Amino acid sequence: MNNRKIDPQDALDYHSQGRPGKIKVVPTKNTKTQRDLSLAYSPGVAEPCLAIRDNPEDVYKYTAKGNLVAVISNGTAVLGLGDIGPEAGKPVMEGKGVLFKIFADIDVFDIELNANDVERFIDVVKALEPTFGGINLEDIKAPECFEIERRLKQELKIPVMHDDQHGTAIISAAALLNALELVDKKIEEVKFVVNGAGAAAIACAKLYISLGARKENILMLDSKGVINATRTGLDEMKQEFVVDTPLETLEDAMRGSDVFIGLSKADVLSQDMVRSMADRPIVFAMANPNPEIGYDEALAARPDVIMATGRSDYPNQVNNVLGFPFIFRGALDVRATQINEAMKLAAVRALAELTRQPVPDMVNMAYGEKNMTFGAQYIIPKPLDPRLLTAVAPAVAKAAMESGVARQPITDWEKYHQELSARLGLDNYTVRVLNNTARKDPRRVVFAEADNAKVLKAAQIVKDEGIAIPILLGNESKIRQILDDNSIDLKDVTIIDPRSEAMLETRIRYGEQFFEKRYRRGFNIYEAKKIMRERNYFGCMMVENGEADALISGLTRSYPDTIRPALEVIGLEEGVKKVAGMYIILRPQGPLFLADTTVNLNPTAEELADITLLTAKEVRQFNIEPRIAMLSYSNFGSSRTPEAMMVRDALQIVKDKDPGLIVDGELQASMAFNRDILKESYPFSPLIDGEVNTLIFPNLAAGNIAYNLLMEVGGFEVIGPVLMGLKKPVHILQLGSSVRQICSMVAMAVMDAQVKCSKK
Ligand SMILES: NC(=O)C1=CN([C@@H]2O[C@H](COP(=O)(O)OP(=O)(O)OC[C@H]3O[C@@H](n4cnc5c(N)ncnc54)[C@H](OP(=O)(O)O)[C@@H]3O)[C@@H](O)[C@H]2O)C=CC1
Ligand SMILES: CC(=O)C(=O)O
Ligand SMILES: [Mg+2]
Repeated sequence: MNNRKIDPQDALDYHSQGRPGKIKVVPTKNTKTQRDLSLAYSPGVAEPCLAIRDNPEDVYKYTAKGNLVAVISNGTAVLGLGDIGPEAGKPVMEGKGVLFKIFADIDVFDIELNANDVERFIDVVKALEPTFGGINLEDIKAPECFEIERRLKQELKIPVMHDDQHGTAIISAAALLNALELVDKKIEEVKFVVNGAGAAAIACAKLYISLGARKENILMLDSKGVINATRTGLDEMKQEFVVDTPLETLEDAMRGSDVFIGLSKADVLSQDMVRSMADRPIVFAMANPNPEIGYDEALAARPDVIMATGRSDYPNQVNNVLGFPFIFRGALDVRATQINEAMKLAAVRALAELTRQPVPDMVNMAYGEKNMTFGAQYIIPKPLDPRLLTAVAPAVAKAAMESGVARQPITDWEKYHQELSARLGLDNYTVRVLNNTARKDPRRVVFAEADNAKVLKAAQIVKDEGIAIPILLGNESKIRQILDDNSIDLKDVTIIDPRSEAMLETRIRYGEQFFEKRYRRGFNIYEAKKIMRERNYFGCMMVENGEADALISGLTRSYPDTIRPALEVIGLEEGVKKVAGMYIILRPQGPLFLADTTVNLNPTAEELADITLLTAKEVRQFNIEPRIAMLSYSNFGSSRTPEAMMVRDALQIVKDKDPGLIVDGELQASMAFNRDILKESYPFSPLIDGEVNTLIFPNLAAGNIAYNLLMEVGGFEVIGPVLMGLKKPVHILQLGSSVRQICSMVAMAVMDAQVKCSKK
């Protein structure tokens, strides 16, 4: 399991670096020409204005309203941090905006209000109704949140949901139903302790009651203890949960209880209290960012516990992120006037049911798991599961229609499913798959340029994230100085200086081995030993000897200088005649693999075929079926020039060697991405049945120019160059790569090592 620590400075840097904050506004229409601007603004803009005046419903047709949600807070109950005020709450609200976008393609304006007074808050939000398709109330403290939500639901015609109440209630209810099934207990019979009597706790308790829990079986506690009949001055909501009991403290309440629901604050539940629970207890410690009791502590106290927290770094994350994006997606898509009980219960059922379905490989990979299946460690789907959108949103939309609150019913459900799938942003998914695959079996990676602050920062991150075990090459005192100067915490890392006296014997051993490999290729024994002072040669020898699993280099050196030692020391994979380089372009609709971008100037047909097959193998490592376009300036024989014919010949060789591969060519890049035209003009092509995800270029100039343009002009994030065809993993960075790019390359190297190197 990963327990990744977050360095507070990293969190601050993440938010402050580049454009401050986490979100920006992006136009969705062309704005290039004067005409575009005349349409976007005056005079053209008057037309939609008049259309909406005549038919107010057209606001959904001509503006962003229908896909725009306001995340609104006054900062009075931010996570479990308390009343820290609207400005301090803004990073959380921006964060919610990010989650709405990446999980459900919903646009968000986060709005932080200086309004602690209930009436003022309600007035402001009511005045915002024309702008938004929905209102997500967030981190507003109890009891004010109840009145605010009640009134806004009553007075607005767009869906309003206080996420801390209902989002949390929905997700925890789904997890609870699943956990109860696993421990074979009935919701009607179990004894609950609900710690917290605020927004989230009250809503959870109410939803559990609507699912069958008995009110008299729920002991609720606030900061003053059990809400029993002796308590005075309770607000209306707490009064509903008064139980006639002599019990007063959490310790009293926990004894013999079946279910603990924590929506209060960190570290208030002790191991002894967990020990005092009934058989096979259920503990949902959901306070954020730190739970009422840690996951490991609870399990240590009671190995039979089913445990969940609100955190992403442990199994069973019960967090409202599993709900709000998908619930609002369904509500917006049928233009629901509210989010009612039927819609909430539909979301509960959809989530509970999804947990029992087989987990797709991509989700297992994204979490570094082999095979998650319904059980004590998997009682609720994972937030990165792309099926959440297609499971929860339609269930909510259907319930809205059936309960009569949908103003625009869906008629074609299959089409709706397709639209939902197309909305998913998969760009970060590739990075997650990469990191989590690496994390499953982290390997020793040699950093040949460890006297560089960026490299050291990357080494720290991959170490902390459990992606790799770094080995640093270079002068130790120089490296320690850079670590100190940059406050990089890499204390327990191995540092090796190939030039040091201590490494003399190793240098001699490596030198002799190298001489054996190269003695008829320009090296005498003296040169072979001397060259081992070079970090790239020394590092490659470590990998060759199994004393490390992969090498990363090239940030500060030219490509040929870095690739040469790898070729001379490690050499080519069996059956491969030449190495090649691949870039991965991270697009919202999924990764695009490009080759050869770095090595082969003008490949022959045989060489291009080899590049294609190497690339296909690499793409499959991502669990992605390659769909390959072999590019040229000609379409299927429309030009008979030698360059175009070379690609055709290469295609034939590829097909002979791997008949099952989905590949076609030669074709132009635009044709590869226009399936309708391809279908119309070349219906024979196997590429008409799905999106192309891999591009093979006819020569280095084309490949290299293409990836650079995509990166610089297209603005895409890229990973690469991934060196393909070496016997063991050596990966060469681009000059000046960012820390993020270095980390991705390290993960790539580890993934490569998992395939190519047996574990030592
Ligand atoms: N995992 C998830 O998805 C979610 C988690 N949460 C977490 O739940 C917690 C509460 O959030 P929310 O309901 O919005 O906040 P509220 O401010 O509305 O409620 C907080 C409640 O916790 C009670 N409380 C404080 N200290 C203790 C204590 N020592 N013992 C028992 N109760 C205590 C308060 O008591 P009193 O009434 O006496 O002040 C209050 O009832 C936060 O940590 C938040 O991060 C919230 C939403 C979603
Ligand atoms: C998750 C969330 O909304 C909270 O902790 O407040
Ligand atoms: Mg919240």
